[in-house]
Amino acid sequence: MLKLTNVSKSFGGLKAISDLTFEVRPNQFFGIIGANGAGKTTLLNLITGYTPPSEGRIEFEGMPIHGLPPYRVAHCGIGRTFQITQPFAEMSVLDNVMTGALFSRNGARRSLRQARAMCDEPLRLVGLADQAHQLAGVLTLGARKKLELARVLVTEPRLLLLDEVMGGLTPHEIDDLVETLRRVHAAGTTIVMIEHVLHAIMNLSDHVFVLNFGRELYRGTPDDVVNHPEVIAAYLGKPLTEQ
Ligand SMILES: Nc1ncnc2c1ncn2[C@@H]1O[C@H](COP(=O)(O)OP(=O)(O)OP(=O)(O)O)[C@@H](O)[C@H]1O
Repeated sequence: MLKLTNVSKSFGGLKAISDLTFEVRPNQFFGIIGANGAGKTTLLNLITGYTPPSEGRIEFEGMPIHGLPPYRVAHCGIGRTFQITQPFAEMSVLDNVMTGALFSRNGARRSLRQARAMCDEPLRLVGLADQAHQLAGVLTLGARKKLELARVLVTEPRLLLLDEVMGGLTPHEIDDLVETLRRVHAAGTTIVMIEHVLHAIMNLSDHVFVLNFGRELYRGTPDDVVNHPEVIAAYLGKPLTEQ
């Protein structure tokens, strides 16, 4: 579905991403982990067109997407969230999600009524249907993360990229968001997730890719990854069972 071939990205003399090759298959829940500065956000920016690769190919459903601007990548069916959520605080939850429906592909051709109708399912999936008429500015951080998710889901992405959605959440909010993402994935969206909250990413992912200084360190099932000596040495510090 998403295929990267020999992708590299340099910022001046710094090689933030070095020669990455991997493929995400339809319906996968693909986790990406790595220490601060390993290149995770740069990798998402490369896939979503926020920054062009210095070398290599990125294909989505067989079409080259490297070099396309972000809105064209989004129109291909790739949605993403950002580390910092930025809802329109003075607007309701529902109106925030409607902006996603109105400004996505074909959005200009939709009536307000059509855009409104498209919001029901994303709001239900993320568990915000009961708060649809609340102002976004009064939501807890956990609810704001769900709103960001709903605003992307209303664009009907086939591939969803999540950039550290669990950051700053309480343990209860993390468990709740894990269940939400499980529902989103079960509803048919392929997911690539970058995350530092290990138990969340290990619980959700069927495949985990480990980045270290912009290079592939290891890839495998969550069990393989957490027990691999190089991953323990470079990222975990000690085995998960001892943390
Ligand atoms: N626009 C840029 N210009 C110059 N250097 C950059 C730029 N963006 C990222 N970098 C550098 O590239 C490297 C990878 O950064 P990146 O933000 O992708 O890491 P990360 O794994 O997402 O880190 P974190 O977990 O802290 O978010 C870092 O050394 C960073 O300073």
